[in-house]
Amino acid sequence: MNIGVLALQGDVREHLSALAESDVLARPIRRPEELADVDALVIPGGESTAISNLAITFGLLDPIRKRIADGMPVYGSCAGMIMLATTVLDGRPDQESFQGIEMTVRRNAFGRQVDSFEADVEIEGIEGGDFHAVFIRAPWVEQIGPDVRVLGRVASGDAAGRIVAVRQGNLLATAFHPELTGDLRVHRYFVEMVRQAAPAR
Ligand SMILES: NC(=O)CC[C@H](N)C(=O)O
Repeated sequence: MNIGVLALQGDVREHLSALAESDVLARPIRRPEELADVDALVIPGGESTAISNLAITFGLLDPIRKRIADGMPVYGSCAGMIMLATTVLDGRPDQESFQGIEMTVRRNAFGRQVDSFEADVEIEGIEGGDFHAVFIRAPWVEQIGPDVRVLGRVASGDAAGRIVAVRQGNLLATAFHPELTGDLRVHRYFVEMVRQAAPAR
């Protein structure tokens, strides 16, 4: 199984380690030729405006859009969730996305004064259910299309009920960063998605 981590900006190394701990040797992707060699992609957390700019500069925007349209499994965390959304609120006017999951996300949605926080998230379909999640200037999901399944919501507090994990077909996104907490359940869930989508080659 060949999984790539989009390595333009953000916490690439943490995703590579989380995948390695999930028994998958993943590789960093910076060029269209490297993208062509992988069965699946992880888009890290970081800064979606920077990832968008660099994806355009490195000639990756259209190739990634095309692979997504062709069914490649992709997991995006935080900025990666924003990059997967069809509509981004509070984005930069020139910000582009990979147009994957039919959803509207709001950048920095939890409030500027709350730069980062931790909260429990109830996750559907991930063994054990509850997830202790780290949010860093995170987005939330404001609207979803008919084919999008809500996998997780904030369990309590001011933001209780906010959608922070979704899946549409082979695309998975979380507003939080499991790659920073050592909890491998989301990565393992994604690896299983990839396994089911792409027979070994
Ligand atoms: N931790 C993150 O990935 C933050 C996302 C960032 N606020 C953005 O808009 O891209």
